[in-house]
Amino acid sequence: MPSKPKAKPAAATRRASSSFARYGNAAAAAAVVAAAVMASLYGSTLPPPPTNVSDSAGRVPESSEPPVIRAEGAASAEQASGGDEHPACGEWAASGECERNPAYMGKAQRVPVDWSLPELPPDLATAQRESDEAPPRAAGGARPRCVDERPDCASLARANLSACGEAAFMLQRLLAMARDEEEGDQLAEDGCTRDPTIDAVTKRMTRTAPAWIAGVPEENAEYFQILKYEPGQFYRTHHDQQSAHWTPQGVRVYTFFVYLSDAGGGTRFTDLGITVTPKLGRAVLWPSVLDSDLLTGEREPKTHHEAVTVEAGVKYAANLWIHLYDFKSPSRAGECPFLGQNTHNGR
Ligand SMILES: O=C(O)CCC(=O)C(=O)O
Ligand SMILES: [Fe+2]
Repeated sequence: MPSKPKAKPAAATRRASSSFARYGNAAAAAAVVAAAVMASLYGSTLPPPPTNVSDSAGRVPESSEPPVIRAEGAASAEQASGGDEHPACGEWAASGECERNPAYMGKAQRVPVDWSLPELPPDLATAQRESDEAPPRAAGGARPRCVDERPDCASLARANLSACGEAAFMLQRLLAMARDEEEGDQLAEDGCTRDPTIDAVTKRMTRTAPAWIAGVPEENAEYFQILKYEPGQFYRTHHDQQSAHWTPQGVRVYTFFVYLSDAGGGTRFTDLGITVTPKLGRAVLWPSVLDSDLLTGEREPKTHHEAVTVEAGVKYAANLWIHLYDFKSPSRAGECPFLGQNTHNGR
């Protein structure tokens, strides 16, 4: 009985003041951070080419298993991303992968992935330095252990650790709220009501990852959408940029995604061949729109993703979608028009 928690409509009634200027290169920086997070999560072993990337219609074979890449150490983002420059590309081609695995190999040739890391913009670099210098916030005095050589690894690890405490708190809250819910899959905000507890956690989480979303006003975030998947449930390939550029809240620039349990199927980035494994407190940030497309809403083509079918256990997670403009003011005004087109399985 496959299903996906349905996104509820969000509010929008008037155009809020633009915060466009505050983004600068934030989306590009977010791509960098997402790469760093992914690189810090995954290992140095070169994965085989993914065999189950979606086809051009976004379909993913039901039976195939996602390539879950895990190990200690760090893979370079380039290694994890595929692309023409992938070190194993020639080897794969020579061994017949182009015929066996045309979706991945063809895509890799058409859309070489550019994970070159530009310098962090000054505001992000400052936020990151401050985060590095701040005393660790969390969890039994434990210091985050950094297995990655990247200079920004410590702050990312700390953000992850801090998020862990928040995630546990959030899950507790979620379960309390779930008592009367039949489905139990959309428990945070529907864009028209506000829960002060969840809101407080949102604020803290926003501060928890200052280097990730520096310069983005908290008002630009939607409310956490809490997800619950039972065995057999999934959410097939889609893109999170579902908000028209002409709406008051503008496009969804980022997704901040936090796992609230260790169980369940991962989040698979179908164009990148990367699967993030759920772990309580683990968070991933990815951009849905590049800087150049903030005003058109064109989707960042590399961040299509899916929730892999949960085989056992119950998966809890939370989405926080962050817009180009103030989302909360129009939302509080009380109207809830649909955000935009539903791109489930859409490209
Ligand atoms: O559950 C997941 O891993 C991803 C969920 C997702 O992509 C979404 O709700 O938009
Ligand atoms: Fe999504």
